[in-house]
Amino acid sequence: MKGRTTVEVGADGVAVITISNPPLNLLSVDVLLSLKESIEGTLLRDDVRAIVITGSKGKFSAGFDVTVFGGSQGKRTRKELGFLSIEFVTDILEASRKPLVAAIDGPAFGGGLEIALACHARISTSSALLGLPELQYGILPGLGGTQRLPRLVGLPKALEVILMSKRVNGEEARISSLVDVIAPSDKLLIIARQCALDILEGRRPWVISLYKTDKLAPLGQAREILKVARLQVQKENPNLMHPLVCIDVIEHGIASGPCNGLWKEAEALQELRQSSTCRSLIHMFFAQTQILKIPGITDIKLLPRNIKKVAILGRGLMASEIATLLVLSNYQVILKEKDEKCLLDDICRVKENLQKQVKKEKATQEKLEKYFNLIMGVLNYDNFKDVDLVIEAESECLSLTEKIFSELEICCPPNCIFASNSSTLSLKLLGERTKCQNRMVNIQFFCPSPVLPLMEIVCTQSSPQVIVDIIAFGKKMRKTPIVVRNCNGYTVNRMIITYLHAAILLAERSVDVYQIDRAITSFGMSLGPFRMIDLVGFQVVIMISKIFVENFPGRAYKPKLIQIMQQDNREGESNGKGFYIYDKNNKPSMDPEMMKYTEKARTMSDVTNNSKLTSLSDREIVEMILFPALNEAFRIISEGIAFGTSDLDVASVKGMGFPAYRGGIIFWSNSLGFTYIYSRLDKWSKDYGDFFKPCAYLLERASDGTLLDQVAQTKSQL
Ligand SMILES: C[C@H](O)CC(=O)SCCNC(=O)CCNC(=O)[C@H](O)C(C)(C)COP(=O)(O)OP(=O)(O)OC[C@H]1O[C@@H](n2cnc3c(N)ncnc32)[C@H](O)[C@@H]1OP(=O)(O)O
Repeated sequence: MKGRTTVEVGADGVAVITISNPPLNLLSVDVLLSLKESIEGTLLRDDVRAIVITGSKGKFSAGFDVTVFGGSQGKRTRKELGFLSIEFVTDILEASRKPLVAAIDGPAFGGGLEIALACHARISTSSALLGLPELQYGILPGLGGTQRLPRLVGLPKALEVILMSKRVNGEEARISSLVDVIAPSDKLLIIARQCALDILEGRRPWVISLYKTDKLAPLGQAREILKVARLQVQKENPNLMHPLVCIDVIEHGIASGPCNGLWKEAEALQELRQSSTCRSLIHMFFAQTQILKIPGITDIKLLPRNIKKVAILGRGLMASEIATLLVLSNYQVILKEKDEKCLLDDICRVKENLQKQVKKEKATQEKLEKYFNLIMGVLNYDNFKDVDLVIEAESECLSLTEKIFSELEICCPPNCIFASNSSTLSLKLLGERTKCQNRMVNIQFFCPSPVLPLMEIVCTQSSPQVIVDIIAFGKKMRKTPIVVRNCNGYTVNRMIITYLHAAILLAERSVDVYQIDRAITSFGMSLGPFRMIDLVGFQVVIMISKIFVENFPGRAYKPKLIQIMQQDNREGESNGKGFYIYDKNNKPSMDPEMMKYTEKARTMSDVTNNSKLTSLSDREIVEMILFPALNEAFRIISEGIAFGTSDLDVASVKGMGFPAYRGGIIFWSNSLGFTYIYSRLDKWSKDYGDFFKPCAYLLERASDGTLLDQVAQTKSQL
C-alpha cells in the first residue's frame, strides 16, 4: 500500500486523522480507502466526539497522484464512477454525524482541497496554498469540487479558481470564505480541535457545503455568468473541450441540484481522463519536473547562492526589458550604459514597462515606486564591487565583448557570475579568451516575455554551482529555466528560426501570409510565425537568420522577404508596420500590400507560382512549418545539446508557444509516427530543396520505429 492515514484520539474527544504519503501526501485509491476506514472507525468509537483531518509534516495534500489519469481504463459502471466522490466523500465524510474540520498547512490541491471542502469547517495557516488545478491536466475536479466550491465562495470566485487553476494562499482563502479561520502553524491543530468542539456544542454553525445556497446567484443570473465564462474560455483556448465540460457540470449542479451535479462530474471525469489532451498535459507536468534533473549538476546537493545585486550592461531595448523583469522580482539592479542619453532612454523604458504593470492591475502605484527605486543607472564600473551577477546585453561583437569581460574580471568580486545575453556570439570562444569561463553562462530570454516564459541557460565550461545559481535566479523571476549545452545558433533559436524560415519559404512560394498565421494559430500555437516576427522585430530575425545561414550553409533557408520589407521601412510592431499594420493600441490588421512584397521575393528567388502550394490545406501548412522545426529538434537531440527530450518539449511550449495540450513538439511527433514525418520531409526536400531534408537521426527512428525519450514516455503513459 502506498500512503495511509493514522488516527490519534485526544483526551478532549477529538480524533486527529493524518494523511501520510510523503513527501506531498498525494492521494490514491489506497489513501482514500484508508481515510474511509479511519473515518468509519472513529464514527463508531464512543470516546470520539469530533474529527480533525490534516496532513503529515505540514502538508495537507497536493491532491491525486496524477499518474492515475490519462490511461484508458475502459467503461465503468455508474456505481464505480461515483464510488469515491459520492459514496465516500459525500455520504460518509460530509454526512458524518460527528463534526469534521480540516486543518490545512502547505499545499491543499485538487482532491486534497476537495476533501477539505466536504468538511464542516476549514482552518488554515496564512501560508497554505489552496487550489483546484485539475484543468491543467485536461480533467475537472472529481471529488465534488465543481459543486462545493461555487456554494462556498460564490460562482465568480469559484470559476476564477477552477478555470484559471488559480492557487490562493490562506489569507486570500479566508477573504473569500473558502477558509473559516487562519491559525499560526504551531497552533493549527489546537485551533482546529477547538473549532470541531465548537461546532459540536453549537457555538459554530455546522456547515454542509453541498447544500449551502446563500452564495449562489439565482439560476438566471448564474447562467449569465456561466455564458460569459464559456465565451472567455472559447476565446482563450478554442481547441480545448474540457473547460467547457467543466462549466456544463457546474451549471447542471445549479440547475438540477448538487447531487445530480456530482454524478455529472463523475461521468465527465471518467470521459476526460482518457483523452489525448489529458495524456499530453500530464506529460507536460512531468516534463517540467524532469528538465531540472541534470546529472552531475542538480543531483550533487549544491545549494543555490543568493543573488541579490545584478548589473546589466545596456544595449537599449533588451537592457530595459531585463531590468524590468529583475526589479519586478525584487532584485537590486545596476544599469550601465555608454552615455547619459542611452541611460536616460533605458530608464524611461523601464518606467514605461512598470507603468504597464499598473495599467494591467498587476502592481499598485506604490509598489511601482518601490520597484523603480531598486534601479541605479551608472556610466562606469565603480559600483560593481559587490554585484553577484552581470548580464552583458551590450555587444554582438566578439572582440568588444571579450574586452568587456576582461574589464569585469577586474571590477567584480571573484564569485560574480558573468552572463551574456548575446544571440550570436560563441560562448565557447568567449570563454577560451577569458580567465572566467567556469563562471560564464549565456542566458536567453524569449519575446514576448509574458507569453513565452522560457529562460534558456547555455553552458560550456560553467561550473555546476553557477548553473544551480542561475536556475534558482530564473525560478525567482517566475521563468521556466532549461539548461542546454552550447552550440552554434543556440538550441531554442535553432528550432524557432527554422520554424520562421519554413513559414517564409511558403510565403515566398505564394502561400498567403495570413492563411499561414491562421492555420498555425488554429493548430494551437500562441502566435502565427508572421505575427511573431513582427513582435520580435525584423532586425533581430534578420540578424539570427544570418548567423544560421553562416553556421548551417547546407540546409539553411535564405529568406528574402523580410529584407525586402525592411528596405521599405518595415520593422515589425515597434514601428507599426510589419507583416501586419498596427494601430496606436498595437492592434494588428492585415495589410493589402503584402502581395507586393511576396511577389518581389518570389521574383528575386526565381521561383514560380506553385499551384500545389497555393491549395495546401491548413493541416499541410502546419506540417510544412512544424516538421522542419522538429527535424532541427532531432538534430539537437542527436548532437547531445539538450540533456533530454523533455527539455525540447518544454522549450517548444514555453519558448515557441507550442500548445501544451499537445504535449510539446517531441511528444506530438511520437503521436504522429516517425515514418510519416520522415516521408513528408523526404518528399518536400525533393520538391523544394535541402531545407526540408530529414536528418540522419530521424531516418534511424523511422527505420527502427522507436519512440523518443522512453523514460518520460513511460512515466506519462500511466
Ligand atoms: C480527482 C481530483 O480532483 C484530481 C486531482 O487531485 S489532480 C491533482 C492536483 N494536484 C496538483 O496539481 C499538484 C501538483 N504539484 C505541485 O504543484 C507541486 O508539486 C507542489 C507545489 C505541490 C510541490 O512543489 P515542490 O515542493 O517543488 O515539489 P515538486 O518537485 O513539484 O514535486 C515533488 C515530486 O512529486 C511529484 N508530484 C507532485 N505533485 C504530483 C501529483 N499531483 N501527482 C504525481 N506526482 C506529483 C513531482 O513530479 C515530483 O516528482 P519527482 O520527485 O519524481 O521529481
